[in-house]
Amino acid sequence: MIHLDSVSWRRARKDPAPILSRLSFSVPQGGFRWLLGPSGAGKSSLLSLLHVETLPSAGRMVVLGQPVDDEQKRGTFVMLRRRIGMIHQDFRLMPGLSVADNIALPLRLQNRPEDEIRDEIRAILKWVGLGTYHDVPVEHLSGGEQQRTAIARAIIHRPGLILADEPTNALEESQAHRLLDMFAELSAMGATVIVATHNEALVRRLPRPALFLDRGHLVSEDSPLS
Ligand SMILES: Nc1ncnc2c1ncn2[C@@H]1O[C@H](COP(=O)(O)OP(=O)(O)OP(=O)(O)O)[C@@H](O)[C@H]1O
Repeated sequence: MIHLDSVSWRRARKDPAPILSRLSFSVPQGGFRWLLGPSGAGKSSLLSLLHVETLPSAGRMVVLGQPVDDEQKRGTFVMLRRRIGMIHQDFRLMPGLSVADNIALPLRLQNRPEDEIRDEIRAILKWVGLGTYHDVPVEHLSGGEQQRTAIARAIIHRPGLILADEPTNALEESQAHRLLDMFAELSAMGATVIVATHNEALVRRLPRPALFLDRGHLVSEDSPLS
């Protein structure tokens, strides 16, 4: 569950205007929301806030049932982030590590047994079409392959919240559709999913409620494409 009550966020305390202004909305556990809006509207900033990379400057925010404010211990946020799968626009893979070792990171943070990790990795690599890329260093991958590695890493530990920032922009159409079907399935299985995109065709393919941002304000909670 996600709940924001009049949340604002400034990049720096002295900034004259907030990047996100007085956002109020809720998403129930298992809910799916598109996150739409023009370039610079604040979509990536909102996803970073929901990923608890930064704290609200004002207002009240609850992520996966956990209040996120400066009264909580830092360790609380580290644990909370481990329950979130984030797909960044720039992938943020760990250079110097193989595809498999990148994808294994969330499971190793959970101290899962290595034989279990091996099986999970094999299954997900096959699913994202990277079955033969197990040992390939991530810096040798194409953009689409890097994006699929980032997607696999974000979902392998079955997080309660999945945040995706333009997760299909490096993918071919058929792969993008497959990814979308998987997000719908994960949400039906109980994960909350929020996907920022400019891809209107994708939104039409999966009609779900949308959060529409404009210049840091939430201007609509309905799908403008439905
Ligand atoms: N590193 C930064 N330093 C200063 N301002 C930034 C930085 N990153 C983003 N901004 C500003 O924050 C605002 C929101 O940007 P954000 O990236 O969240 O928008 P967005 O909706 O995700 O855009 P896009 O669709 O182009 O990815 C914009 O005005 C942008 O110029």
